[in-house]
Amino acid sequence: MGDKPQTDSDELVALRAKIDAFDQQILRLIQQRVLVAADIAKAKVASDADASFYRPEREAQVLRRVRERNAVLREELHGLVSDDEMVRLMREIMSTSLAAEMPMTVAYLGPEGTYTQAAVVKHFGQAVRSLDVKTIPDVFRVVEQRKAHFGVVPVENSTEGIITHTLDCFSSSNLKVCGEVQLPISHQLLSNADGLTNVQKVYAHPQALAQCREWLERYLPDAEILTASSNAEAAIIASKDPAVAAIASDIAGRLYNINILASGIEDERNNTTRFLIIGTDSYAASGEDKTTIMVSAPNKVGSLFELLKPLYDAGVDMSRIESRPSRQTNWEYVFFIDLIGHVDDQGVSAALEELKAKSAYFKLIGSYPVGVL
Ligand SMILES: O=C(O)C(=O)C[C@]1(C(=O)O)C=C[C@@H](O)C=C1
Repeated sequence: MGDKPQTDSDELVALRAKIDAFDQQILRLIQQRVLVAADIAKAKVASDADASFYRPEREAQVLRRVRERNAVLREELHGLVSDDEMVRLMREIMSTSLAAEMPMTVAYLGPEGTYTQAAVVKHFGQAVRSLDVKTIPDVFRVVEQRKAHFGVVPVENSTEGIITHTLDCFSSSNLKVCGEVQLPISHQLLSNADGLTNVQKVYAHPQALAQCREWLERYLPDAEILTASSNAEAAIIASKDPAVAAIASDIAGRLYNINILASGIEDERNNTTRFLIIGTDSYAASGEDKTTIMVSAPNKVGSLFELLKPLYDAGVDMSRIESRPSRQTNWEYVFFIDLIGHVDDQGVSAALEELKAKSAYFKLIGSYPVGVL
C-alpha cells in the first residue's frame, strides 16, 4: 500500500473473470427463479381466488433442504459458506420471490428499530414491508382488520420467561400462529453522555430492564430507572437528552444517532427471544412442526392430569405449558400448551380430539413449522 495506484496481477485479473462469470449465472438463475414464483402466483389464483401467496410450510421445507444440501456441498467443495449463512442468503432470494407474487405487509411492535422488527426481517427477509404499531394488541388488531397480512409478536424470553401480554391477546382473538422465529438478544447501553458517570436516567422496556438488572445495579447504581413502551421508544428519549441512556439494540443506536456506551449488557449470555408469526389462515404440515393450543380443565381434582393423559398415551411430546388466569372466574386458569407435531398428523389429531372432549374450553391456536433460521 502506498501512493501509487494498485496494479492488479494477471492472477487477480483471471480470478475476477471467474467471479464475473459466476455472477452472471447467479443473476440469471435468480431472475429465472423469481419468474417461476410469479407463475406459481398465477397458478394459485387460478385454482383458488383466496389462495395464500405466502406458504410458511413450503418456505420451511425449502430452507431445511438448503441447510442439508449445503452441508453436503461444504464437504464436497471444502466450501466456506456456513449452513446458517446459506440459509440466510436463500431466505433473501425467497423473500424477493414472494414479493414478486404479492408484496407482504407485516405488522410489528414499533417504533422502528425494535427487536421485533429485527425478528420480522429475520423471518420474512428484507423484501417485506414492515408496519410499526404501538402495542402488542395493536399488532393483533391490524392483522384482524386486514391492514397487514401478518404480525410478529414476542412470546417468551430465555431469561425472563413468558410474555403474558401476548398470550392474553390469543384469548380474545381468532388469529392463528403460522410460524416462529428465535432471535438472540444483545442489549446495548445507548447514550450521548460523556461516560457512564454522566448518565442520570436509564429508559428501557420492562423486559429489557429485567434482563440487564445485575449489570445496572453494578455499573449504574445511582441512575434513575424508568420504563418505556419499547426499547426503540427508549432510544428516541435518549437521543434527545445526553443525561439519559436507553437499553436497546445497536440498530436503534444507528437509527436514532446515539453512541454505544456499553455493549452486551444482558445478564445471561445466550439471551434469546422467541417470536410468533400470526395471521388469519392455517397451513399444511411441513414435516417438522409444532402446535399451540389453549385449554381449560374442568374445575375438579386431578382434571389437568386427566386432560393431558391423551397426549401422554399417544406419545405426543409437550414442549411447554403455561397457565394464565381465565379472566372469567377467579382462580380458574387456561393453559397454553405447545406440542411437537402438526394437527393434521394422525397421532396428534386423535389425541387432540380426546383432549378436547375432556376440556371445559379448547382452542387451536395454530400448527406451524419449527423455526429454521
Ligand atoms: O412454493 C410456493 O408456493 C411459492 O409461492 C414459491 C415460494 C418460493 O420462492 O420458493 C415463494 C413464496 C412462498 O411463501 C413459498 C415459496
